[in-house]
Amino acid sequence: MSEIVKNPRIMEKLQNEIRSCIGRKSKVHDLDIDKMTYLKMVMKETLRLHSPPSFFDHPGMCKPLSNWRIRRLTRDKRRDPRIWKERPTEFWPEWFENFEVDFMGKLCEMVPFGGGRRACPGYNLGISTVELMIVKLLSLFDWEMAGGVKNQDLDMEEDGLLLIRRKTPLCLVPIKQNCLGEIWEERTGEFYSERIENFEVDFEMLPLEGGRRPKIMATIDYGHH
Ligand code: HEM
Repeated sequence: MSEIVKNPRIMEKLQNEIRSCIGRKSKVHDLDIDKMTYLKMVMKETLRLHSPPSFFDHPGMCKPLSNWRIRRLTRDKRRDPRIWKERPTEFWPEWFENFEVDFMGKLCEMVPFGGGRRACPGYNLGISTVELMIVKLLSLFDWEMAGGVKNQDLDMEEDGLLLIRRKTPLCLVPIKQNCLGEIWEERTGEFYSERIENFEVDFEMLPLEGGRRPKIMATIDYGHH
């Protein structure tokens, strides 16, 4: 979400893709997400630039190196200008349009889930969870920085050594799309409780972390509804 909000061009392109793949359905299906090619590129670019340092437990490969050295190696390659020739430190999902590299990059171009015997077993679950979350967040709302901070000024500093997280919370304001007719389809200005029967929508958008304030603050203007 940080990279997407920081780059309005990417947010718009991704939202267009997500919204056209979902159409008017209220539920997102796996098959819809499979069609979202730009989302897949955004996922790869996110994990290229922001993922935990991984290391290989691969016989022969790591013997001469300490874990720390190997972590540094896999991390550095993700931003290596010899591989990512232009824009190695910029968030640029279009990289993956013509560059067939996957999460388990054979040449270690990027290995956000590690590799070898100790590679992450939660790889597929991790990716599909994040994909679904992004699709949900971007399909119905536009997002703006809270407190009038300009998108390009968003602080991207990271914290943590093994688990990467933002140093400061990401505070965003969801903007209801100007398309009530598309969401509520009929009787948009009318009090019509039955519409909720077939439309899974709830007040709570995001789980709170142990009762503390959420990382993404969702203040939703329900307007007439
Ligand atoms: C996008 C999400 C995720 C990322 C980026 C990620 C990344 C990683 C990395 C880099 C490693 C270390 C691999 C190595 O030592 O070379 C790892 C290990 C591991 N991950 Fe994940 N992971 C993710 C999601 C998950 C999920 C959803 C689960 C469980 C449901 C999971 C379970 C594990 C376990 C159990 C290990 C230790 C494997 C071992 O040491 O044998 N991960 N993960």
